[in-house]
Amino acid sequence: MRASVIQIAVDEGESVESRRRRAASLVRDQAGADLVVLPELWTTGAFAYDAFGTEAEPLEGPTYEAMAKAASDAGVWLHAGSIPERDPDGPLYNTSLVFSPSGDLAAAYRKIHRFGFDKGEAVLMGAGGELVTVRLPTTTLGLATCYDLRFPELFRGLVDAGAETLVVSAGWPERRRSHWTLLARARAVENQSFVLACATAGAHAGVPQSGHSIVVDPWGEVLAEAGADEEVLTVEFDPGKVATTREQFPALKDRILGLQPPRRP
Ligand SMILES: NC(=O)CCC(=O)C(=O)O
Repeated sequence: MRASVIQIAVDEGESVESRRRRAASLVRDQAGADLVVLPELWTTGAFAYDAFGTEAEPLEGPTYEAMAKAASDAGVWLHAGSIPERDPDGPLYNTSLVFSPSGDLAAAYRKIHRFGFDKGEAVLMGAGGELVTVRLPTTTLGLATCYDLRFPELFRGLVDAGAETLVVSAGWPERRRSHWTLLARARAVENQSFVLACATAGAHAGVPQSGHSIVVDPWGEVLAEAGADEEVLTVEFDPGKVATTREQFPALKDRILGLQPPRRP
């Protein structure tokens, strides 16, 4: 399986429309890949909170249209990263879109864990409530977005639902880059799954972005890691390695569910 992880730069100097055109062109350039991945909120920037409201789109808005066409032009499965979605009957959501090679929407995932504690995304957007997996011909994707990476129970839920390749679309800050790579490897090892983690480059809203998109195999080995700048990371991997790892080192079978909290004396 060949995957292309597009670590696009999200800088304030470029308009949303220009970045949308550029992203579509980068996706088209990946014809021949099986799966292409874009990062979180790459139209606005994950930390450009002021732009969430002004740039929010309906699910089937301009980014959806551009990405559906790019997926079918390239003939690839496309995880198009996430958009600020305006739900006509509700709040904004941070919603990831996955398209099939014919350009049909295969899945939409509304980010469950919103970042910012008592400000930013955490107050501007609603929380998704459903885990999402997507069946591809050779693997099943489990979807997660950025801050979700810190919550191992979400990934365990995806594995229980059949995920073998965990895709994390992110806009992660440079300041916490060491957490990003560490957590991506941890999620791969503990879930005996591939992790494809796609971050943004550039800087917006005064927040330099981490870059360092990373692809990790089910044994925790780093198959590829980007630098800090815009880059397309291309990697070939054998999805069958998930089954062999889980057979040869069957730690997932030793889970003990329903552990009780300690009894108070
Ligand atoms: N966009 C995000 O979810 C940022 C997450 C982050 O900065 C962190 O977990 O650290």
